[in-house]
Order: sequence, then C-alpha cells, then structure tokens
Amino acid sequence: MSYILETKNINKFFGKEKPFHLLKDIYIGVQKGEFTSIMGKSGSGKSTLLYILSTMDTDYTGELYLQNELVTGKSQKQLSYIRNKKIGFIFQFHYLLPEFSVLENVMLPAKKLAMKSAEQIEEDAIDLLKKLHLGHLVSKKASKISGGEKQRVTVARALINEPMLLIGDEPTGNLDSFNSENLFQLLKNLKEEKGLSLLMVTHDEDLAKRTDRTIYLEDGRIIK
Ligand SMILES: Nc1ncnc2c1ncn2[C@@H]1O[C@H](COP(=O)(O)OP(=O)(O)OP(=O)(O)O)[C@@H](O)[C@H]1O
Repeated sequence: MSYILETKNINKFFGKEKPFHLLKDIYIGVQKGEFTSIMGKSGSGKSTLLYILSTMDTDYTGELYLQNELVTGKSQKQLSYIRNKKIGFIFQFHYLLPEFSVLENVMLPAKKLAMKSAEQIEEDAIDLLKKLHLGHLVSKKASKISGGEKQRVTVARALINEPMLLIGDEPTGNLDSFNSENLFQLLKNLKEEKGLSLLMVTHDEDLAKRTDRTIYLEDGRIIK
C-alpha cells in the first residue's frame, strides 16, 4: 500500500529521570485524498502526535514516512525543506501577520521555499485566493478582516506551495458554527477536487463523522 503519510511504531516520552510514556505504538497510514480526523480527550496526546507527524518534533522513537520516504533522522535543514514543500498547516489560531496584507501573508511560505520568482508567486497567490472566493481580500490588512476570513486565508497560505497533505490542529475550534461549516466545506472540496490528504484534530464529533475516518486516541494509544 502506498501512503502519503505513514508511521511505524511511534512512541514518545517526556522527561529524563522518570520518563512519562505519552504516545504508545502509533501506526497510522494516510492515503492520497483521504480526510482523517483525530479525536480524543484533552491530554490524550493529539497535539503531540500532530507535531511529530508534521516533522516539527523529532524527539520520538519509531519511523515516520512521507510519500514512502523515511523522514525520521533527517537534519533540521532537510526537514524544514520537506515540511515547507509537502505539508500545509492550519492551527486553531490563525498566526497571520497582522500588519501584512492578505496577499503578503499567503505569499510568505512560497518566498521561503524560493522555487519561483516573486512575480510568479504573486500571480499564484492571487489565483489561489480567487479560487477560495477570497479575491476581494487580496490587498486588505490581515488585522482588518473577520475571524472566519482569517481562517480561510490561513488555508490559502497553507496551500500556496501545493502540499500533498494538510494538517490542522482544531482549525475550526475558534469559529462559530457558520464559519466552522464554511471552513469544513472548503477542506472537503480540496480533498474532492484536488485529491489533497487531510489530517485534522477536532473536538467536534459531528465534523469527525463527516470525514473518511476517525482515529481515536486514549492515553496516547490509538483505540480505534
Ligand atoms: N513538553 C512537555 N513536557 C511534559 N509533558 C508534556 C509536554 N507537552 C505535553 N505534555 C503532556 O502530554 C499530554 C498530552 O498533551 P497534548 O497537548 O498532546 O494533548 P491533547 O490531546 O492535544 O490535549 P488538548 O485537547 O487539551 O489540546 C498532557 O498531559 C501534557 O501535559
């Protein structure tokens, strides 16, 4: 089976003297175009797991593969490149730069990757914002748009480098039900239209039911 993301026996410990065993024997396989949700009580290890899956936390045992390439053990520089190219992130808080325009915010990850000219990046960012029905916000300052709009702009920012996987840590968590539904539909469309794989932590059982598959974590273990 070919996976976009795969883990083999990931374990995570905190602390040195009396290590606390948080994540236990985690096996996950995410296929292309699959929308996976992760649920579990507070403290069950969801965010810790996402940090590992997104290559930001390298302090674990076991193996992480992205598109069948072993990424565990790679240098920080290699990981930063892989992350920037292959994974888009959406968090509960938008982390947009408030003094920058929407367009500038969306262009930033592409500028960091530096694989296209500034003109091309700008053209692509405008195209992307239009596709996400955010064209009217292009030149607005990020601090001047609504919370729901900010989260949709973070989706555009997450997509600018055309990742194969979008990882979200409660992306709808701070939104009212209208904006939450709006964002969820946007994510579902990306999966259906572009074959994007999505991995999303949520506390919302109703949203989780509408994804392809839900992974339940309990005390750091996948229970179903
Ligand atoms: N750096 C750390 N050192 C020690 N313990 C930690 C550290 N980071 C997290 N933990 C502990 O690991 C456990 C899991 O934390 P994590 O944030 O992954 O849970 P979560 O399921 O995402 O919770 P929530 O739904 O509240 O965000 C918690 O008990 C937390 O206190």
